[in-house]
Amino acid sequence: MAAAASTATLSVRARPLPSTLSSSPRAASLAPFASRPRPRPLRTTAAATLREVCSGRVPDHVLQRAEDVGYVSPTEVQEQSLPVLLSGQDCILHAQTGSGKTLAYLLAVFAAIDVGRSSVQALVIVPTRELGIQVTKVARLLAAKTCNVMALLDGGMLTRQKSWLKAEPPAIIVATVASLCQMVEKRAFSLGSIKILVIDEVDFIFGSTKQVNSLRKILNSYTAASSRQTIFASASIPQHNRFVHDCVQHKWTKSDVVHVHVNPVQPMPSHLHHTYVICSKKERLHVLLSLLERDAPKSVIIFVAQQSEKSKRAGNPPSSTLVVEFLRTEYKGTLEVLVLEEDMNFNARATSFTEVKGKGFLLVSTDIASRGFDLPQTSHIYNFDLPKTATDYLHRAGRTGREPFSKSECSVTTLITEEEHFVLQRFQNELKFHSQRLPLESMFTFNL
Ligand SMILES: Nc1ncnc2c1ncn2[C@@H]1O[C@H](COP(=O)(O)OP(=O)(O)OP(=O)(O)O)[C@@H](O)[C@H]1O
Repeated sequence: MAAAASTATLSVRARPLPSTLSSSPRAASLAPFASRPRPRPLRTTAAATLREVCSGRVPDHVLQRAEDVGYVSPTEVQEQSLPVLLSGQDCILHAQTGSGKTLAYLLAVFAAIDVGRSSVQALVIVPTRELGIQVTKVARLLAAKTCNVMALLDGGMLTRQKSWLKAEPPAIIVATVASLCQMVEKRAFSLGSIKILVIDEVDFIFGSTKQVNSLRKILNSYTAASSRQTIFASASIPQHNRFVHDCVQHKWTKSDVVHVHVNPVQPMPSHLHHTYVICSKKERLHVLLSLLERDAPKSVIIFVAQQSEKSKRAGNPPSSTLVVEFLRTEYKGTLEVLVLEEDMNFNARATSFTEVKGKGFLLVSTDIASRGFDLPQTSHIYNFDLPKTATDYLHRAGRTGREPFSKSECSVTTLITEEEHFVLQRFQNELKFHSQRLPLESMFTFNL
């Protein structure tokens, strides 16, 4: 069963660094941050409403829209971060998956912009096209046509968007790093008028060798920390004290950046139930099928590994193809089998992403779906291939249990070989969750 919901909250504020502070990791970990632990439950309904927490700083029509779509009570991360975000301070928003970070930073965006001005004032950077589509949708929903929200995403119609940008600059742009830099370098627009910059899944973007140089340009050359509010968001910020230090040192943020770290002692949401099955590689497809029959899920994401170059060269099919082909012939349930992976072209990706909305699905995906994907109907996650790192496990697991005030338990099941068991145990220790073993025999008994 799920671990007990014992939680604690820690808000950490970065003070200006003494000039003598060395940039070594050790020195960074000694940076003088004041910390204030405050235990509180994660998912109870807050006493104050979202409107009260926003106390006159967010335009009324935006709050009205938020209420109309059901955002009435703030989640814990919203309750804790909005006073900081709406005061205009720079912020590192660090809280569990599915805790409502998107609404928190978008409310800050609407508080910062002036819809009467015709210039690009807010920029939200996301790691993938799919997450960009999602964030754009929420931003447009809150804007309710009072201002333009443009999505500049990989695979988009950049030529057409270039002329739109010139003719009528949108107040808010949601962009992937590559598409944004392409536009800025083509001088389609400048980022000089940016008042607020949000980088979602910040650890992922900084961790990507392809994106990090462009990201640095966005942070330091195209715009300056002193003239904008900067918000970094993620459920996982490894070595976060070091990161806060780097933000100040490299001028990615101002020196009084606030690290809002919700629930630091328990990175994994407590309402997720984790199980695992030890089986051989050959048995995995049948075990997966048995689990699907046994669990009768509402909607599912099955995570597979991205195919390595070596395996491609050897002419092997990727895990995604194996799983999809097997399920399309053997699975007799009602969920639709869909696939999403990096190697698909953008049109095929868009089709899968659209089809996944609104009906029961069995989505077979690489880690492309593990960051920020918000499909609240997902009741079960299966790791067909073990994730590479504990952080990857955390983000995959976080694709379920995404209804902030729901008490229903959602499950994450990992299929591993005997040799992989210690890796899963390492993830458990690092992320502080318990995983229950399901006996292999029970799978096959069920199938008889
Ligand atoms: N105040 C609220 N009331 C009700 N539902 C909310 C509220 N805030 C957010 N949600 C819903 O909670 C879900 C998760 O929110 P969101 O996608 O912002 O999580 P997140 O913290 O960004 O997670 P991740 O780190 O996985 O990206 C969404 O379906 C969103 O609509």
